[in-house]
Amino acid sequence: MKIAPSILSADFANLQHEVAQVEQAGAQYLHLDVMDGHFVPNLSFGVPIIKALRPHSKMIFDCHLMVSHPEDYITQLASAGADIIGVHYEATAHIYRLLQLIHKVGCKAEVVLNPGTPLGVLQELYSELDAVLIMTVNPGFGGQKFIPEILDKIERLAHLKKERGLLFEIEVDGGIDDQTIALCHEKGATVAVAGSFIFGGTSPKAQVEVLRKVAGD
Ligand SMILES: O=C(CO)[C@@H](O)[C@H](O)COP(=O)(O)O
Ligand SMILES: [Fe+2]
Repeated sequence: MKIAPSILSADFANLQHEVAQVEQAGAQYLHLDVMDGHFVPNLSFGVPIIKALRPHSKMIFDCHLMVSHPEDYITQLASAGADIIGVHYEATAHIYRLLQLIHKVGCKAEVVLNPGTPLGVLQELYSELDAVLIMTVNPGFGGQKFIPEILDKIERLAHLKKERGLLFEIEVDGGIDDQTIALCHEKGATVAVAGSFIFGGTSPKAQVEVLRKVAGD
Protein backbone atom coordinates (compact mmCIF):
# COMPACT_ATOMS: atom_id res chain seq x y z
CA MET A 1 0.00 0.00 0.00
CA LYS A 2 1.24 3.49 -0.78
CA ILE A 3 1.22 6.04 2.05
CA ALA A 4 -0.19 9.52 1.43
CA PRO A 5 0.44 11.92 4.33
CA SER A 6 -2.20 14.66 4.48
CA ILE A 7 -0.68 18.03 5.38
CA LEU A 8 -4.01 19.20 6.82
CA SER A 9 -2.69 18.13 10.24
CA ALA A 10 0.88 19.36 9.66
CA ASP A 11 2.47 22.44 11.23
CA PHE A 12 1.49 25.11 8.68
CA ALA A 13 4.26 27.38 9.98
CA ASN A 14 6.81 24.74 9.08
CA LEU A 15 5.40 23.01 6.01
CA GLN A 16 8.60 22.59 4.01
CA HIS A 17 10.25 20.72 6.88
CA GLU A 18 7.17 18.55 7.56
CA VAL A 19 6.95 17.55 3.89
CA ALA A 20 10.67 16.71 3.77
CA GLN A 21 10.31 14.42 6.77
CA VAL A 22 7.54 12.29 5.29
CA GLU A 23 9.35 12.12 1.96
CA GLN A 24 12.52 10.89 3.66
CA ALA A 25 10.47 8.23 5.43
CA GLY A 26 9.39 6.82 2.07
CA ALA A 27 5.89 8.25 1.55
CA GLN A 28 5.09 8.12 -2.17
CA TYR A 29 2.16 10.58 -2.25
CA LEU A 30 1.53 13.96 -0.64
CA HIS A 31 -2.18 14.48 0.01
CA LEU A 32 -3.37 18.09 -0.30
CA ASP A 33 -6.86 18.88 1.03
CA VAL A 34 -8.31 21.99 -0.60
CA MET A 35 -11.47 23.19 1.23
CA ASP A 36 -13.57 26.25 0.44
CA GLY A 37 -15.79 26.59 3.53
CA HIS A 38 -18.82 25.92 1.33
CA PHE A 39 -18.78 22.33 0.08
CA VAL A 40 -17.46 21.44 3.53
CA PRO A 41 -17.73 23.58 6.68
CA ASN A 42 -14.01 24.27 6.91
CA LEU A 43 -11.33 26.31 5.16
CA SER A 44 -7.86 24.93 4.56
CA PHE A 45 -5.53 26.24 1.83
CA GLY A 46 -5.57 26.76 -1.89
CA VAL A 47 -3.49 26.62 -5.04
CA PRO A 48 -0.68 29.02 -3.90
CA ILE A 49 0.40 26.67 -1.10
CA ILE A 50 0.52 23.71 -3.50
CA LYS A 51 2.56 25.77 -5.96
CA ALA A 52 4.96 26.83 -3.20
CA LEU A 53 5.55 23.24 -2.06
CA ARG A 54 6.04 21.80 -5.55
CA PRO A 55 9.75 22.67 -6.01
CA HIS A 56 10.56 21.09 -2.64
CA SER A 57 9.23 17.59 -3.26
CA LYS A 58 9.28 14.78 -5.81
CA MET A 59 6.28 13.01 -4.24
CA ILE A 60 3.09 12.52 -6.23
CA PHE A 61 0.88 15.52 -5.45
CA ASP A 62 -2.57 14.14 -4.78
CA CYS A 63 -5.03 17.06 -4.58
CA HIS A 64 -8.36 16.37 -2.87
CA LEU A 65 -10.77 19.12 -3.88
CA MET A 66 -13.52 19.78 -1.34
CA VAL A 67 -15.01 22.80 -3.08
CA SER A 68 -18.36 23.69 -4.59
CA HIS A 69 -17.20 24.58 -8.09
CA PRO A 70 -14.32 22.18 -8.75
CA GLU A 71 -14.26 23.03 -12.48
CA ASP A 72 -12.92 26.49 -11.59
CA TYR A 73 -9.71 25.08 -10.08
CA ILE A 74 -8.55 22.31 -12.45
CA THR A 75 -6.35 24.36 -14.80
CA GLN A 76 -4.78 26.31 -11.91
CA LEU A 77 -4.05 23.12 -10.01
CA ALA A 78 -2.39 21.53 -13.01
CA SER A 79 -0.15 24.59 -13.49
CA ALA A 80 0.70 24.52 -9.77
CA GLY A 81 2.06 20.98 -10.19
CA ALA A 82 -0.76 18.65 -9.19
CA ASP A 83 -0.32 15.07 -10.39
CA ILE A 84 -3.68 13.64 -9.33
CA ILE A 85 -6.86 15.71 -8.97
CA GLY A 86 -9.66 14.20 -6.90
CA VAL A 87 -13.15 15.63 -7.30
CA HIS A 88 -16.21 14.79 -5.23
CA TYR A 89 -19.01 13.12 -7.14
CA GLU A 90 -21.38 15.15 -4.93
CA ALA A 91 -19.85 18.52 -5.88
CA THR A 92 -20.80 18.70 -9.55
CA ALA A 93 -23.64 18.05 -11.95
CA HIS A 94 -21.09 17.22 -14.68
CA ILE A 95 -18.70 14.67 -13.29
CA TYR A 96 -17.82 13.13 -16.67
CA ARG A 97 -16.95 16.50 -18.17
CA LEU A 98 -14.80 17.26 -15.12
CA LEU A 99 -12.85 14.00 -15.44
CA GLN A 100 -12.24 14.73 -19.12
CA LEU A 101 -10.99 18.21 -18.21
CA ILE A 102 -8.58 16.77 -15.62
CA HIS A 103 -7.11 14.50 -18.30
CA LYS A 104 -6.98 17.33 -20.79
CA VAL A 105 -4.74 19.37 -18.48
CA GLY A 106 -2.42 16.36 -18.11
CA CYS A 107 -3.34 15.09 -14.64
CA LYS A 108 -4.67 11.79 -13.33
CA ALA A 109 -8.38 11.81 -12.52
CA GLU A 110 -9.87 10.60 -9.28
CA VAL A 111 -13.48 10.52 -8.09
CA VAL A 112 -14.12 10.91 -4.37
CA LEU A 113 -17.17 9.36 -2.73
CA ASN A 114 -18.64 10.57 0.56
CA PRO A 115 -19.59 7.85 3.05
CA GLY A 116 -23.26 8.03 2.02
CA THR A 117 -22.65 7.87 -1.75
CA PRO A 118 -23.04 4.40 -3.25
CA LEU A 119 -20.51 2.77 -5.59
CA GLY A 120 -23.14 2.53 -8.32
CA VAL A 121 -22.48 6.15 -9.34
CA LEU A 122 -19.10 5.02 -10.74
CA GLN A 123 -20.70 2.62 -13.22
CA GLU A 124 -20.40 4.90 -16.28
CA LEU A 125 -17.12 6.51 -15.21
CA TYR A 126 -14.61 3.67 -15.13
CA SER A 127 -13.04 4.46 -18.50
CA GLU A 128 -12.10 7.96 -17.24
CA LEU A 129 -10.86 6.89 -13.80
CA ASP A 130 -7.27 6.57 -12.60
CA ALA A 131 -8.29 6.40 -8.94
CA VAL A 132 -11.28 6.24 -6.62
CA LEU A 133 -11.05 7.80 -3.19
CA ILE A 134 -13.37 6.29 -0.63
CA MET A 135 -14.01 8.64 2.29
CA THR A 136 -13.87 6.74 5.57
CA VAL A 137 -15.04 9.82 7.53
CA ASN A 138 -17.27 12.75 6.60
CA PRO A 139 -15.10 15.19 4.63
CA GLY A 140 -14.02 18.51 6.13
CA PHE A 141 -11.85 17.81 9.15
CA GLY A 142 -8.85 15.82 10.26
CA GLY A 143 -8.83 13.73 13.42
CA GLN A 144 -12.21 12.03 13.04
CA LYS A 145 -13.07 8.42 13.81
CA PHE A 146 -12.92 5.83 11.02
CA ILE A 147 -16.39 4.62 9.95
CA PRO A 148 -16.13 0.79 10.02
CA GLU A 149 -19.20 0.26 7.79
CA ILE A 150 -17.15 1.59 4.85
CA LEU A 151 -14.91 -1.49 4.88
CA ASP A 152 -17.58 -3.39 3.01
CA LYS A 153 -17.68 -0.66 0.35
CA ILE A 154 -13.90 -0.94 -0.15
CA GLU A 155 -14.18 -4.70 -0.49
CA ARG A 156 -16.98 -4.44 -3.06
CA LEU A 157 -15.00 -1.89 -5.10
CA ALA A 158 -11.86 -4.06 -5.04
CA HIS A 159 -13.95 -7.03 -6.17
CA LEU A 160 -15.48 -5.05 -9.01
CA LYS A 161 -12.05 -3.83 -10.10
CA LYS A 162 -10.69 -7.38 -10.21
CA GLU A 163 -13.76 -8.76 -11.97
CA ARG A 164 -13.43 -6.16 -14.77
CA GLY A 165 -9.63 -6.26 -14.95
CA LEU A 166 -9.37 -2.54 -14.17
CA LEU A 167 -6.25 -0.85 -12.84
CA PHE A 168 -7.42 2.22 -10.88
CA GLU A 169 -6.03 2.88 -7.41
CA ILE A 170 -8.34 2.58 -4.42
CA GLU A 171 -7.56 5.30 -1.89
CA VAL A 172 -8.97 5.53 1.61
CA ASP A 173 -9.11 8.79 3.53
CA GLY A 174 -10.09 9.56 7.12
CA GLY A 175 -9.30 8.02 10.49
CA ILE A 176 -6.38 5.98 9.14
CA ASP A 177 -3.96 4.74 11.80
CA ASP A 178 -1.84 1.64 12.39
CA GLN A 179 -4.99 -0.45 13.03
CA THR A 180 -7.41 0.82 10.38
CA ILE A 181 -4.77 0.79 7.63
CA ALA A 182 -4.47 -2.97 8.04
CA LEU A 183 -8.24 -3.42 7.75
CA CYS A 184 -8.36 -1.32 4.55
CA HIS A 185 -5.36 -3.14 3.10
CA GLU A 186 -7.05 -6.47 3.71
CA LYS A 187 -10.14 -5.29 1.81
CA GLY A 188 -8.12 -4.19 -1.23
CA ALA A 189 -7.31 -0.49 -0.77
CA THR A 190 -4.02 0.49 -2.47
CA VAL A 191 -3.34 4.02 -1.13
CA ALA A 192 -3.81 5.18 2.48
CA VAL A 193 -4.21 8.87 3.34
CA ALA A 194 -3.30 9.75 6.91
CA GLY A 195 -3.20 13.17 8.55
CA SER A 196 -3.42 13.26 12.34
CA PHE A 197 -1.76 9.86 12.80
CA ILE A 198 1.31 11.12 10.93
CA PHE A 199 1.49 14.78 11.93
CA GLY A 200 -0.29 14.67 15.31
CA GLY A 201 2.69 13.30 17.24
CA THR A 202 6.30 14.31 17.58
CA SER A 203 7.84 12.52 14.59
CA PRO A 204 6.04 12.41 11.23
CA LYS A 205 8.97 10.35 9.92
CA ALA A 206 8.55 7.64 12.55
CA GLN A 207 4.79 7.55 12.00
CA VAL A 208 5.15 7.00 8.24
CA GLU A 209 7.57 4.19 9.01
CA VAL A 210 4.98 2.59 11.32
CA LEU A 211 2.34 2.68 8.57
CA ARG A 212 4.80 1.33 6.00
CA LYS A 213 5.64 -1.55 8.30
CA VAL A 214 1.98 -2.48 8.76
CA ALA A 215 0.85 -2.12 5.12
CA GLY A 216 3.59 -0.59 3.01
CA ASP A 217 4.57 -1.58 -0.52
O1 LIG B 1 -9.92 14.83 3.39
C1 LIG B 1 -9.69 14.80 4.57
C2 LIG B 1 -10.67 15.33 5.58
O2 LIG B 1 -11.75 15.81 4.89
C3 LIG B 1 -8.46 14.13 5.01
O3 LIG B 1 -7.51 13.99 3.99
C4 LIG B 1 -7.89 14.42 6.37
O4 LIG B 1 -6.73 15.21 6.32
C5 LIG B 1 -7.58 13.12 7.04
O5 LIG B 1 -7.20 13.34 8.32
P1 LIG B 1 -7.14 12.20 9.42
O6 LIG B 1 -8.51 11.60 9.54
O7 LIG B 1 -6.13 11.19 8.91
O8 LIG B 1 -6.69 12.91 10.64
FE1 LIG C 1 -8.42 14.24 1.96
